[in-house]
Amino acid sequence: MVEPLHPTVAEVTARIESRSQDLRAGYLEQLGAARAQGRARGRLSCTNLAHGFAAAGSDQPPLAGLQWPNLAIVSAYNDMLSAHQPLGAYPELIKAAAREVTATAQFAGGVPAMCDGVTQGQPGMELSLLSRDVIAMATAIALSHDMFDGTLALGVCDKIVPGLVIGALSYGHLPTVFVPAGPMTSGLANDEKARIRQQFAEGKIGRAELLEAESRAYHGPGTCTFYGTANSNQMLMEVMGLHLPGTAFVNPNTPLRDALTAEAARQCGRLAHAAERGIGDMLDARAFVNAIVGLLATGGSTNHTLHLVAMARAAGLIVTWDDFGALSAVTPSLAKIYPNGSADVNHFHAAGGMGFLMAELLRGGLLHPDVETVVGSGLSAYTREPRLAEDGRVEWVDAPAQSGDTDVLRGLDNPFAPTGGLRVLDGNLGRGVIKVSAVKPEHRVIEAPAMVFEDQQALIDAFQAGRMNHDLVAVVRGQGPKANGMPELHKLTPQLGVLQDRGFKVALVTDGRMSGASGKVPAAIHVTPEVADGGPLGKVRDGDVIRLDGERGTLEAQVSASVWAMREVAAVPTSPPGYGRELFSALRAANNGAEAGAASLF
Ligand SMILES: O=C(O)[C@H](O)[C@@H](O)[C@H](O)[C@H](O)COP(=O)(O)O
Ligand code: SF4
Repeated sequence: MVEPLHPTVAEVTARIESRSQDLRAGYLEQLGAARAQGRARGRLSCTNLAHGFAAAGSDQPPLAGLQWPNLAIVSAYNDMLSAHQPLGAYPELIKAAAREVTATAQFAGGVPAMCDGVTQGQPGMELSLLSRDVIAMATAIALSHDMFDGTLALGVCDKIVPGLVIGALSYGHLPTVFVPAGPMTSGLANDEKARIRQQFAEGKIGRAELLEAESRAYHGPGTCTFYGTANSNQMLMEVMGLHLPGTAFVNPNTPLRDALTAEAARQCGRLAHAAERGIGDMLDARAFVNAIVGLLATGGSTNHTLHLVAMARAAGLIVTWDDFGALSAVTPSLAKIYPNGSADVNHFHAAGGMGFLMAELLRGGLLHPDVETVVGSGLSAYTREPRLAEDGRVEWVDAPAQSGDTDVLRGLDNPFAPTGGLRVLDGNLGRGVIKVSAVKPEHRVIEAPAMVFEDQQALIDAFQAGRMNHDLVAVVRGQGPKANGMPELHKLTPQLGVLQDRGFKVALVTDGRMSGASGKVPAAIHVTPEVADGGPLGKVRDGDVIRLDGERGTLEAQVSASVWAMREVAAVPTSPPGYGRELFSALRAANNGAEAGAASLF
């Protein structure tokens, strides 16, 4: 029996629609005007058009005419991200498949893709969040040739899918289908990887053993198998109807994966022929509420308290952290994937994956069922999963009605927790977020003296000097978007995890970010206003008692109001030149802050 739409889901949707009314109306007007201009190529001069198909070979005749729609391939391929390396082979597969539905496809442009695993703890991480907006701009540049009637977006990882969505929404009248590569096969278990890292942090093993373990964890093409931001993106693309159903977690370089890529191209061609609606029409308030529910039900990455807000803004919608908080209170936790548990996304997929999850959320009235998707109206198609048919194409079958492993994936009748494990924090240190789904209950409320650090290395040095063997709240500040680009501080997880395992009460408070793969240590992150904007985190001094209450959602420095009022906000060093950081000073200066999506575009 399917429950009626949950009242909180309806209420949050209504308040997003209400506060966004004028912005959304203006955005839809822009889409209507673009659509009214007809087939893109028809607006070009003969000279423009000839330039556009000069190198198109046998596709020149259909491109010279206007009967066949032309699809833009916007790709984040590179060899650096294991998740994107398989994308290199996709364009030729896509072009051939498009022709089967009398459409052409051209590689319209590449977008940059940073690997947060390579840059974690390194200076390059200071470009990572800012790269999301650069990816959005690069997507618009690719589409600006005005040769296209549909978009195929090839990308998976952290900032790439959000950037591609934001960029595609600037051409929101075009149908857009996302095409992933899928997760690498399972290697060293994620919790074993984390245990070995803590041994290295304590000096119990050397670099050779650590590298050997890491190489067994990250061993081949495909997305890393923990449930971080990249795999949260994959889940979101299904819930938002931007993927073909069940495509998220099919491994790369398999016949089914290639069949799905070809079918995505054909489906985009069909949508371009119909020219009825684009990604901007599809991604309405309901789609974003569904996305937040999917994130909460699966314990997804905290980075989406930034990215989903920025993505929604690109569609003319204003989403707030309080919307996340309200939905978290009514969304049960149905999946336990590392760092929320020990399983990885391959286990999740095998246990029933997205098809089972969507069926449960729809049955509970937790998703708007009647949204538009790239395979038509309604989400019921997403309760099915792809199989390779006899003819080598894709067929869809019902997902299992029961979870294949209730340690990884559960139904509404026995959730891991009654709520979604994301809390909004408020108090005299500002506002922030905390993901408690990966934090044991006994560690969710921490009251301890502050140790203040201006950068990650200072904390690592203090740990190695043995100065942290006590209860503490590590305040790592000056890590906001305007200061140094808001890096992830995930590199601190092993040290803080060792202190927690030694029995100390430990928490992290920062205006920076953590990785979607961060977990067991309670972390109040995205604290806003950031210190570089005069945020109160800049008033904290060593020894101040700080209380982080992840259950009640409070973040307080227990300092008298009179002393607090007298304190100056500490100055924070800004990003030094080098690593290209100096090229991003305008983006940092224009950043609109964590709660508004930490974007420099709007
Ligand atoms: O938000 C995320 O999911 C992270 O940015 C992730 O993409 C990053 O790669 C982590 O650093 C991987 O985890 P390890 O660094 O622990 O391998
Ligand atoms: S999941 Fe993270 S570490 Fe893995 S390829 Fe993507 S960005 Fe790199």
